[in-house]
Amino acid sequence: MTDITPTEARQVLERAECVHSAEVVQDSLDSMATAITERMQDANPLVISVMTGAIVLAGQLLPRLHFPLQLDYVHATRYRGRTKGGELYWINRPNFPLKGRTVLILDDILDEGLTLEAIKDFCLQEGAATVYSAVLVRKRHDRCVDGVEADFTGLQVEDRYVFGCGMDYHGYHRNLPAIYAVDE
Ligand SMILES: O=P(O)(O)OC[C@H]1O[C@H](OP(=O)(O)OP(=O)(O)O)[C@H](O)[C@@H]1O
Ligand SMILES: Nc1nc2[nH]cnc2c(=O)[nH]1
Repeated sequence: MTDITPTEARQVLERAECVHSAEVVQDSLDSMATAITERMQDANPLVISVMTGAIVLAGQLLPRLHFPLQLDYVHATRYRGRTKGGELYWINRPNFPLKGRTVLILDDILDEGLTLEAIKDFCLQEGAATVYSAVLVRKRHDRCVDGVEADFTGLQVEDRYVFGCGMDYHGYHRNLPAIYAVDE
């Protein structure tokens, strides 16, 4: 990860454009929770949060789901604090057995799709019966891996590097309640 200082992080935020306000994010979480509940309330899902970025989505979405589920996490990264993605690097695989389970993968953003594709493939190889995915943000462009799409999407963003709501800029700004696009 390329280090930047807190002062530089502040400057990036000051120049950035807010693309979705905190209120819009909260409304999108309500809509996602309604859609997920309709589809999954009787599925006894194992929810798998993709660390680190999904931590805010998981923390805000799960209390909106009022049905039995279990929670696990994977830690996998292909950006590693940079703004361009590389190979997927696994730090932690799920702890629960996946055989026969209905899985719901949670992630902050679906961009080129390689992360979601790899984690979904892993779950299926481990014997998951069905794998759904929910992302807070879907980036609009034509570089996404063919056939990769989230089952539940909160918001769309243009093809710009975004941060906030779990998404980082050089490790900073995951804690922001709104979504910002870097001014480049
Ligand atoms: O669709 P893709 O192009 O594969 O990108 C999406 C992934 O990129 C981010 O993770 P990152 O590797 O930055 O790790 P992080 O969760 O620690 O931020 C994000 O959390 C997704 O998991
Ligand atoms: N923070 C952040 N992580 C990403 N991973 C893939 N695309 C993005 C992005 O636009 N922002």
